Amino acid sequence: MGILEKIADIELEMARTQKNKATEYHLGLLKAKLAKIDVVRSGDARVALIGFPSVGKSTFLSKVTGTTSEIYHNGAAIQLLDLPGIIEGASQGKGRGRQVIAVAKTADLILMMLDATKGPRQRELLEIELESVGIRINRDKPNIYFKVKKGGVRTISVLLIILTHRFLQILQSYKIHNAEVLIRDDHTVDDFIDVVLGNRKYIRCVYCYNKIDAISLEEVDKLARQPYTVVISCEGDLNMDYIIEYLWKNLDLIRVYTKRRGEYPDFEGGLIVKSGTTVLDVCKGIHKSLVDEFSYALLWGTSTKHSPQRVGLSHVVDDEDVFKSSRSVKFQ
Ligand SMILES: Nc1nc2c(ncn2[C@@H]2O[C@H](COP(=O)(O)OP(=O)(O)OP(=O)(O)O)[C@@H](O)[C@H]2O)c(=O)[nH]1
Repeated sequence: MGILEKIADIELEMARTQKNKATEYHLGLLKAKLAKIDVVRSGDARVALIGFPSVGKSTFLSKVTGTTSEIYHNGAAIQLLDLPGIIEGASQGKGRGRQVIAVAKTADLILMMLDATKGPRQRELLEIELESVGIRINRDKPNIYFKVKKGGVRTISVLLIILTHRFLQILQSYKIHNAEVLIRDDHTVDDFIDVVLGNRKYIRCVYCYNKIDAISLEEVDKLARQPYTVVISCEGDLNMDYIIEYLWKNLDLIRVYTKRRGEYPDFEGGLIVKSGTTVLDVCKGIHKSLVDEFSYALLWGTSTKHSPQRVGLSHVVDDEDVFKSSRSVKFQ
């Protein structure tokens, strides 16, 4: 069942349910269900494709994916979630767009497809829509520690008093009188509100301008110089390999190969993990029992000083490292 059908089903059930005290709870559950329409996750990473109607999303999908909605690159399967064309004002509830955009919250990366022949307005509108469902694109998570506590408001801050005072006012406006706050970097009031409200998602967004065959070289050049931007033409087959490579780079994934004693590493299989992953996560990814019986791991690759090197669970692996774990022998 597609996303739109799922949403329509729940909305129909809500419309059929009478509103009264007895059905309040059921309606609440339906609303919550609507808010986080679930799409089955597959592959090693998920990319949400968003854009206005007719920008070329279907054409793009048919070019880069096969019968499944996955792109295969560097041994990884990347799930491409095609969200129905978003219309202006979606976050205000128009055309079920709000639920559609909220699905993008579950993605590891957002691919915003734009029509190169149209002006900058389409991009601004989509950014507003994403912002309104709590998605923060191409921004780091604020370096703020925040915890509601018993006792008085205790702020540990290295910022100017005047700024701290503003943050205190925000806490009061949310009726939070007891909290522990640690602001590590220079942050805006908006950043602080995001942290207080929680449930914000910080996601990388790649801007993809399609139909560059229909604009001048000067215009293409101008678009291509913007950050996190790739210019393509689905119909003219321009930059189609590059966009996939660019997505891979921005997903920040790495491959780790495994090796058995006395055998060559398995360069066909291997594990796809987020960069910054530790040996502990690699073990978990292979089999849970590996962690319980872990003694040490041998690593060959760029993350070690010499190859192989004995490493512990907290060691951070690099792309294309070869991994072999050693289990501890248990004596009864
Ligand atoms: N000139 C040009 N036209 C393109 C290109 N890619 C797609 N189109 C045209 O743009 C129109 C819309 O393409 P679709 O792929 O259907 O767009 P969509 O975003 O899936 O549209 P919805 O399903 O309405 O959301 C079609 O007429 C395509 O032929 C391109 O690279 N260059």
